[in-house]
Parts: sequence; C-alpha cells; structure tokens
Amino acid sequence: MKITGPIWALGAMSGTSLDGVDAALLRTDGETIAVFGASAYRAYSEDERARIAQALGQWHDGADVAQAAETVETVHAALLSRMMTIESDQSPVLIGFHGQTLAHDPDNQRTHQTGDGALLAEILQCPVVWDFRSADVQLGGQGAPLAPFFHFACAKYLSLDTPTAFLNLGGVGNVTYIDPSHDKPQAEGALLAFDTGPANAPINDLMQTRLNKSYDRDGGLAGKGTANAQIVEKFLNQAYFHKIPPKSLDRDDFTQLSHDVADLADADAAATLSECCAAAVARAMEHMPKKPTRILVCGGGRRNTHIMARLKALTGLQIDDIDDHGLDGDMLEAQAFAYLAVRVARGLPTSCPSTTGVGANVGGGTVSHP
Ligand SMILES: Nc1ncnc2c1ncn2[C@@H]1O[C@H](COP(=O)(O)OP(=O)(O)OP(=O)(O)O)[C@@H](O)[C@H]1O
Ligand SMILES: CC(=O)N[C@H]1[C@@H]2OC[C@@H](O2)[C@@H](O)[C@@H]1O[C@H](C)C(=O)O
Repeated sequence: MKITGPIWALGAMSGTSLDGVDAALLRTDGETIAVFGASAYRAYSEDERARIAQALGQWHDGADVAQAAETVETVHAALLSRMMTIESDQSPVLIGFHGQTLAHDPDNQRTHQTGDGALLAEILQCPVVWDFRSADVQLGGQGAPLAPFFHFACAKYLSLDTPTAFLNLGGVGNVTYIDPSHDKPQAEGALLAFDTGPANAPINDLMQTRLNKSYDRDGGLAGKGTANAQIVEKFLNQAYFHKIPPKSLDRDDFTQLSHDVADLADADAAATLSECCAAAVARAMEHMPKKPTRILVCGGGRRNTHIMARLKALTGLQIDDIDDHGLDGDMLEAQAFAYLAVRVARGLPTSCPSTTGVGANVGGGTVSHP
C-alpha cells in the first residue's frame, strides 16, 4: 500500500505479564505522531492466561502452542473488530499485531511470537503487519526492544529538548535513552535501548502462587516488607547486568530469583522482588550515554508506588508517571505497534544498532493482505 501522509493505524500488544491485550488507534505517517486515538483493553480470563502460560518457553508447534495461538487470535479478533468501528472518524487502514511472545533466545537467532497475522487479516478484512522481531534476530540483533523508535516520536511529540529515559515496567522492564536533539531515531547518538531486567513478572508469579492474586496492587504488600539485601546483591551479580547494551531478556530468564525468595515471608519476598526490579533500572542508568534529565515511566508497573519510590531513591533522578506528561502509559506499547506497522508499510527501519544491537538498520515485519 502506498502511504503518502498520516493514516489511522490500530496496534495491539499482548505483553509478557500475560494480563491481557491492549489495543490503540494512532494517526501517523510512521515518522511523526499526528493524533492519539481511542484505546481498549481486554483482560485474559484465568483459563486463557493458563493456556498461554502452558506454552511459554516452547518453540515448536504442538498442542500447547496451538492452544495458545488460538487463544491469542480469538481474543485479538474480538477486540480488534470492535476497535475498527469504535470511532467513525478513526477507521484504521492498517493493523500492527505483535502477538504473544512465548520464547525469546536472540543469542541463537530465534524468537517466537504466537498468533497468525495472515489469519487476522482475513478475519478483520484489513492489512495486518506482524512478525516484527524475526528479521532483526535473523540479522544478529536482539529483536527487542522495538518500542524505542516510537519513544523517539513521543519525545518529539512532547517537544522534549534534553536527554530523557523512557522506562516501561511490564512483565520485563525496558529502557530507551533519547537525545531529542537528533532528527531521526536511527541517527548516531539519538537512542540507546535495552531490557533492564525482570519487572512485574516475578512479582505477579509470587502473588499468584502464594496468595492467588494476579499482582501486588500499588505495591501494598512490598511496602510492608523488607528487601533481603543478600538476594538483591546475588541478583545484581549476574552476567546480564555487566553486559554492555543493547541486550534483551526472555520473561523467565530470572527464574533463580523466584527460587531465592521461596523461604522469605510474603511481604519480604514481594519487597525483595520489587527491589530487584528497581535496582536493575538503577544499574541500567550506569549505561546511559548522558545523565537523563528524568525518567518517564510507562507500563503497569508505574502504578506500583513502592517501586516508583525505590526508583527515585536508587537512581536519584526525577521519576515521572508518563501520564503526567499527557500520554497514556497503559497504551504506549499498543500505540508503538500501530506506529511500527506504518513504518513497515513505508519501508522505514524499525530497529537499528543502538536499539537491538543489529548490524544495520532493519525494517522488520511481514505485511499480510486479506
Ligand atoms: N495498580 C497496580 N499496582 C501494582 N502493579 C500494577 C498495577 N497495575 C498494573 N500493575 C502491574 O502491571 C502489569 C501489567 O503491565 P503491562 O500491561 O505494562 O505489562 P505487559 O504489557 O504485559 O508487559 P511487557 O511490557 O513486558 O510486554 C500487571 O500484570 C501488574 O503486575
Ligand atoms: C521478546 C519480547 O517480547 N520482549 C518484550 C518484553 O516486554 C518488555 C520487554 O520484554 C521488551 O523487550 C519487549 O516488548 C516491548 C513492547 C518492546 O519490544 O519494546
């Protein structure tokens, strides 16, 4: 399709915390953001979440992966078909579908997002861009994070003029350093991006197994506990934190951490996992090319007031909820895949050496037409 100006695109993301699917409309030409549109969220039911969780870590088609794929496709089809008509003046002409990451192993040039974009194109009768990460990993990149080019566009939209870090606290944490003095995201020095470490995933897992709750609301449990300094120190001694970025993680790369807190009381375990999340971000700040003026936090973890306070204490930086700057911190990733879909359709790069470590600029993603 030929794109000559801003279009409405619809992006959808099913993140590593396995809570549900975010979908958001965005009007863009794949370079600048024109208008932020409507958005919606569909939580996974416990059954759906269990079916996806059952397939985590799997690479090959089998019964588990087939069930996870069907769940992801069905939930997306229902949510996206509703979104396509939600506002008559925001009808999307392109969809960006991330799918659900089941496994991620960039060192062996493989990453697995489940959900068939070609099938969704048929169901929704709209072109779908999908499989955003494969090209990057096949070319030796990390395949993640991919939101940084969108974060750069957000920084321009907000007219930021000093180095700023965007921090996403989802299942895994990822940071994008932005020097907004550059014109294009792929310019040398404009971006540096990487995964910081585990964020909500281990906390959610703890809450689920011990208390049958899906997350630690507002960090209430962690706030009552004390972090175990030895466990945090052991965590920070792992090789990942000494690696020079770009670098990325799989959801379950830090399972040892969950074993390490097994003998702690509930509140102390939650405090320890939350401290690890914040400490990993503080470590990430040591890699920033210049000291950022502030960290703008997006993703569900920004609601965890305990983690937000620990971030401030450990980094010494200004920590802002990105909503306070007028963006929707719950929808940034869905918006990012709307934005990236337009870039793919226009043949523009979606990652570069400073965001995924890939050797050259890459335009990932497959376009499927109905
Ligand atoms: N009020 C709250 N207090 C504490 N934590 C919260 C709150 N609201 C959301 N969260 C956390 O945020 C998580 C959802 O975050 P988000 O939707 O950004 O993750 P995701 O998109 O699945 O992940 P990823 O960015 O890794 O792809 C929830 O699972 C929960 O752990
Ligand atoms: C392989 C994969 O799905 N990675 C996710 C995950 O969730 C957060 C972090 O780890 C980030 O690297 C990425 O998602 C966001 C949307 C990204 O690519 O920017």
